[in-house]
Amino acid sequence: MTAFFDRLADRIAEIDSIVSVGLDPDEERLPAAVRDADLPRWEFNRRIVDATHEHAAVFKPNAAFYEDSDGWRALEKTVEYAREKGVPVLLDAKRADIGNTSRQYAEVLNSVDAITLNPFLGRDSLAPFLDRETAGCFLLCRTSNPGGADVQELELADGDLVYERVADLASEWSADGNRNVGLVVGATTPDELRTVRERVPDLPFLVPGVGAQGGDAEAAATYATATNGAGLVNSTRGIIFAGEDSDQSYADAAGDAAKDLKERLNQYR
Ligand SMILES: O=C(O)c1cc(=O)[nH]c(=O)n1[C@@H]1O[C@H](COP(=O)(O)O)[C@@H](O)[C@H]1O
Repeated sequence: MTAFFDRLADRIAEIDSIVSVGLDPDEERLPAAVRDADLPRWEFNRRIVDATHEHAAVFKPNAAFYEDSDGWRALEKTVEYAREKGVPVLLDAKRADIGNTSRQYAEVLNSVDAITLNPFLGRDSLAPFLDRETAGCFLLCRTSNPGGADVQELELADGDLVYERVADLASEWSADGNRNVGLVVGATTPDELRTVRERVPDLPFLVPGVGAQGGDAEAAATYATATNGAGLVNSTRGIIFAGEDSDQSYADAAGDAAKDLKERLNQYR
């Protein structure tokens, strides 16, 4: 199989979209139309995938929304269905642990195309993922949440900030290995996003934070893409729950929201 970032660059070129459609089916927000289904989260996702797949460079389910027995079944069906539609799946799991545990975690890459990882435990904790030549590995670098600066913007002895060092290390690990490492950099901090892009032009970014978190879509689209043509801007609630308080069906609203975001981002890239 071809390397993930090559496949991603091809898909982005083919559908002219860098949109990552997040699949976080919060049970409290599921519409009445799916609540009586055997697996409501799967039923919801199936219709969202049908409505948005032509605009989705990837689907990004966040594992947090599936961590119970019905959830695991719903996730498995969702992943299979998305891939049947030809859309790669980026599992947002923010994994990494000591060696034998990480080796176990990395087995999930037999079922999905790419994953998000937490670099806090260092290179050996990431190795079981990075060693997979055909997988995409996005390391948290500068996250979109309000406390993202607490640790990530601490200053190191040489004046660099922690998130800048993470970007440098990721670049090194990618170049020394399978060139399969990207970074997660939020759209809520556009200056930092630009800083990281200038620092590591070769690493694809996953940029979350547009839509519900109010991040900067122009900066996201401007800086997401690496020299190899791969890069993603994610929106989750802004797409999958676009139909709340609207006259449209939730699937139609999601389809329109994904298309609108695609077109908006395309103005800037
Ligand atoms: O790794 C991520 O995807 C991620 C990193 C980050 O810094 N901020 C962030 O929001 N995310 C994820 O991206 C999604 C954002 O969802 P919305 O805010 O609804 O678009 C959630 O699944 C978050 O967990």
